[in-house]
Amino acid sequence: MLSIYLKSPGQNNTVAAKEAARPIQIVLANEEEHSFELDEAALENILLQDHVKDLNVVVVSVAGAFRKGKSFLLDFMLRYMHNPVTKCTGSSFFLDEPLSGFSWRGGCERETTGIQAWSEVFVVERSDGSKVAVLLVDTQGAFDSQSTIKDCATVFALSTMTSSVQVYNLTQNVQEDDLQHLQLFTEYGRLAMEEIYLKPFQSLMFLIRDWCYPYEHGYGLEGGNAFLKKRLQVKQNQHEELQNVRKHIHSCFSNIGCFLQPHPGLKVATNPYFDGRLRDIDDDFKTHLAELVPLLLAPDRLVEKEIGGNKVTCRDLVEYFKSYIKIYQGEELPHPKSMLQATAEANNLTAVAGAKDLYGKSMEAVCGGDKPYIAPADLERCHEEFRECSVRHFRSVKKMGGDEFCQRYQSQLEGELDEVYANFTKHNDGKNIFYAARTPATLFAVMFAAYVVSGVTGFVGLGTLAALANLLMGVALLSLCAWAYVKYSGEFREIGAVIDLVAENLWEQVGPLRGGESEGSPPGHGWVSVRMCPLGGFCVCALCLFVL
Ligand SMILES: Nc1nc2c(ncn2[C@@H]2O[C@H](COP(=O)(O)OP(=O)(O)OP(=O)(O)O)[C@@H](O)[C@H]2O)c(=O)[nH]1
Ligand SMILES: [Mg+2]
Repeated sequence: MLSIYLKSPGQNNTVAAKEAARPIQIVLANEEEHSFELDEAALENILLQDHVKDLNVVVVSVAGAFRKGKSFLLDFMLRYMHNPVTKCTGSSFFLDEPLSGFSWRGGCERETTGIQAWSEVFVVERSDGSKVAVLLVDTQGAFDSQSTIKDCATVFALSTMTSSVQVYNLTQNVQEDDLQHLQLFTEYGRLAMEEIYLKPFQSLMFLIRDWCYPYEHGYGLEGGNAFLKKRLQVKQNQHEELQNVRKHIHSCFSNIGCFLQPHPGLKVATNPYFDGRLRDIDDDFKTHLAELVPLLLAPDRLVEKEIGGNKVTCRDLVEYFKSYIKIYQGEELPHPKSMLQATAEANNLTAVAGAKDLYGKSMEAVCGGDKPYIAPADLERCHEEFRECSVRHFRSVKKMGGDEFCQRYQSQLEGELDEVYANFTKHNDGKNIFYAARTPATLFAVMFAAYVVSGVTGFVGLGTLAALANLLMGVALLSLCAWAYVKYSGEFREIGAVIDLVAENLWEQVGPLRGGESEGSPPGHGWVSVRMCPLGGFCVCALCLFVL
């Protein structure tokens, strides 16, 4: 538990209230499920304190790759907030004592997880007399060995959406992949915002640690801005991919800056016993740190959080946090993937689409809309042949992702081809006039059978059975009329479908009696026997008409 003095920059009277301030976990990371959860109570405890809840909020957050000194930097920000000075030199900002606050440490394993906020919200009075509340936020480092790209994107997006100044912490240089990740993460953030704003986010500060090229661009803001301007320049002859990244970054933030920070010295970077004492830190680093921190936190430089052009109070921020986290917990957002995985998926999906197209075109040539009816057995043979061709085509296309990954897409292709084949079969069956006549023929047959039964049972004196048979004949006749009306008018198609279904079932039930159809044979096969004997079919129809 830390004990610090509450005092805000810009406040003349010293607030002597001594309180235990500490980092509070506001977004918890669930490592097993790779999900995040908001600790609403903790967030409310921080932001709904009476003295800050109605003040406009300034949120300064630091995000970037893991183990790059984010928490360490935030602790200097805390020192500044506790010891307001216009000139840092000689102030308690440079207390030579162990650095404390957000938990930081040496070593190669990650430290911060989820999102943490400092429990104390600083009230700062600016030169125009207005007061704002300042919240400092630390984030889980990206690209550690336990986080997926989605986890990294979620933390970065959430912190960017909720902060007014996002410090993008990088080391040594701005590489193209740093920009690509920034593009991916901010796009993930933009997706989650309900309304589309022209510039969804506010200030972005590229902070380049361990800058080694001061002879090209000097340390500090001026050198940083000149460097960044060059790096983010959109040039005419640039590849579209490079242009898009730069345009995207410009389009996302209202204000972009860059600060070049010198290396802190070997003790900071490599000594396991370094505890943050200033005497172990290089002078250059300290000088520029004293320049950087007031750039972000000096009372008149504070940037109030705005969403859609409206200033946000601490109370509002709680609500925004709640609604943003809900979106990331839901399933409606696409999942950001690693570059290889996304490319491999795109490769495979394109190959599936190409192979499916090849199959579709080949089948169209055989049984398309303008082609006559083809015997089901022949159609099946064509399907087998084209399916094999299509799968061969899929396999021949060069794809990323490895055999096992591609096998999944091959199975998907095979499943989809079978579905397409089922549609072609139905379409083909529809062209068979005998198949179309199946329902009326079945109904006629039912009527005929009912007529015979009613005649015989009436003759032997079984009146009730005869009446039942007559009833059945009536129902079949009504169904036939209804079916004919549905087919003619195209109305009440559901009723038509039910009649077709009943007739189809009946047809299947008496299949063995008709002697042509075995279980599992494609629809229409049973009709083969009747088609083979058109005279028989004609006789049945004539008989039925006679009965009618
Ligand atoms: N080279 C270098 N090391 C630094 C700098 N600032 C801090 N460090 C060291 O970097 C190490 C990690 O510091 P942290 O602040 O815990 O890093 P972090 O980015 O918060 O790490 P995670 O919480 O794991 O994401 C510590 O040993 C610091 O002494 C810097 O500017 N350059
Ligand atoms: Mg950290």
